Amino acid sequence: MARIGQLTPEQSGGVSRSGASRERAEKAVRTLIEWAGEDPDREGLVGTPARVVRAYEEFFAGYREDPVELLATTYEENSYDEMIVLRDIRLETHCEHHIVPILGKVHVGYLPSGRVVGISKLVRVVEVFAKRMQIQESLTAQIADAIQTVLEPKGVAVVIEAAHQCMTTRGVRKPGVSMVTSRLLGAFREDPQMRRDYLAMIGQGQGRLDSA
Ligand SMILES: Nc1nc2c(ncn2[C@@H]2O[C@H](COP(=O)(O)OP(=O)(O)OP(=O)(O)O)[C@@H](O)[C@H]2O)c(=O)[nH]1
Ligand SMILES: [Zn+2]
Repeated sequence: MARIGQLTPEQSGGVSRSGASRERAEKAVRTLIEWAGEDPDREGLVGTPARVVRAYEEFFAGYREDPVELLATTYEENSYDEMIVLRDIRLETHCEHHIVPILGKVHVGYLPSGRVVGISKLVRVVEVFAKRMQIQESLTAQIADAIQTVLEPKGVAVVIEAAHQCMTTRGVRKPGVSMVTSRLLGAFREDPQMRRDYLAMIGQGQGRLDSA
């Protein structure tokens, strides 16, 4: 079954959604190489513009996928009414300010309301939004809101802990700092015990996020 927006670059004529051609993208990378002080025609760099564009295709594949479709297959489940938590989902995304990696972990929980979703689909939803240019706050909100909108559970909780390479490898250069964001909806927002149980489950139970 074809999913909306899952066109390969070949299917879409090698032209991205914005209309910028692959050729223009490669030229832009060549310009950056020159600007940095290198010779783009030297042997080691001659294939680099094409490689960078291919890498960007991977990094930003999330613009061509639809998270709603990913979550469309659900199963009726009335015998289980406790929270479901996927913790420590590896996060790799790119900061929209500097286009450098943000690396970390995502924890996703929800309280089902008669329907559950295949757990891999929750990971796929994280991936779709992560493969876009992001700030951590929007990424956190987008994941939670997509699950809430499609699955309509009693509650959703998303916590992200991540290190921003724009802060570790440049700028203020502070390794070891991580940013923690959370989006708690429904029962996780309204019920303090539910929130505590969730935070304990993901290993944030020392009160650090208790008042988030
Ligand atoms: N809130 C938020 N800020 C982010 C995120 N990723 C990067 N930033 C910040 O975005 C800001 C951009 O600030 P600017 O002053 O425009 O850019 P800059 O001169 O490169 O800033 P410095 O990083 O301080 O050198 C910086 O403070 C970054 O630390 C994010 O996910 N969320
Ligand atoms: Zn940044």
